[in-house]
Amino acid sequence: MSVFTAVAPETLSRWLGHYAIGRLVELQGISAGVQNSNFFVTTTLGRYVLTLFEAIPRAELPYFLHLMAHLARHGLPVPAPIADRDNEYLGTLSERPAALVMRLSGKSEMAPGERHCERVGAMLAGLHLAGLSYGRRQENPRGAAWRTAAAARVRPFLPEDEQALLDAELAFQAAANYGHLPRGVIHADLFRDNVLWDGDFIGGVIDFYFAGHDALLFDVAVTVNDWCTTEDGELDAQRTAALLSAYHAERPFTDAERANWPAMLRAAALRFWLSRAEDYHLPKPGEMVLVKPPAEYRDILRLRIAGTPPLPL
Ligand SMILES: Nc1ncnc2c1ncn2[C@@H]1O[C@H](COP(=O)(O)OP(=O)(O)O)[C@@H](O)[C@H]1O
Ligand SMILES: N[C@@H](CCOP(=O)(O)O)C(=O)O
Repeated sequence: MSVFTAVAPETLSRWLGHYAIGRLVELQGISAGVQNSNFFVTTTLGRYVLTLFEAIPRAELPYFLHLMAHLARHGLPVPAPIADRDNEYLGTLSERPAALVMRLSGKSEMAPGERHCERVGAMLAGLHLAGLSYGRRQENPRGAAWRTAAAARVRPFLPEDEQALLDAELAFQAAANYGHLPRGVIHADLFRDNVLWDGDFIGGVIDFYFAGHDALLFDVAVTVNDWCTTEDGELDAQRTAALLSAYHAERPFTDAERANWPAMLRAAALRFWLSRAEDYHLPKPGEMVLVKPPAEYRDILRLRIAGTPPLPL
């Protein structure tokens, strides 16, 4: 359940007085999600999502909110944040930083086919292209430096064979040359549960709170590792080809990206093995995070090390 902080309807009604979106009709906690408290809010003027930020430092939040506004302005189905009467996106509610965004339509598809993967590939490329003109900059919070630091934190909790896997992968990633890859704004967590489908169309891309500046190919690898992986952790050839071809049609891959693809799939797998292992072994006191199984991404990493098809283009 992802309502870590309760909000009383009377408190919200008063808070909505800072906005121009009418009066509260309904407030409903949202059970999905792992890191923030989320609520569906219906007012006399529309449907919104209220997020109370439980962990991200307040100073980092404007980057995410302005990014969502930027992408929405570029025509992508990203929830536009709602400005209050002082023209601010970020407020305070129940002693937490809080923001309202537009509620988008659709629901997640947890068993995607080729068609879904094709649309997601095209959407990701559109997001990367629109992100090029975003003026703010914040590094990927789960980038290379974070991965090294997180590995040191979780290593003591791992059995010997996993420590060996981790050490070898860190050495491999440290030797990789990602210097010439195109960089820009990445979503960095474009998993199946962060895309809402409205029939065959993407009605919404949500959860930008891991976004940042990094190699665009890292984002592609994160997305492929989730959308195109079968239950046994292998890449499904058709879904992978569908996603990558659709992406490539909008933003063609460079030679450097082609050369680094297998290594980047490993970096992306490592990132989620580490974050899940850290949430599992080192839960932060007072922070309620729903833990997803670390073993899933440990095994995906092992499989990507064993072999990866090249970019099929
Ligand atoms: N703008 C939105 N429009 C519609 N539904 C949303 C929106 N934002 C979040 N949701 C719903 O809330 C759930 C949790 O949101 P998410 O951003 O994944 O939470 P968390 O940040 O805690 O991981 C999503 O699975 C989705 O059902
Ligand atoms: N996608 C990550 C966890 C982040 O969860 P989200 O609900 O915020 O997308 C994982 O699978 O480990």
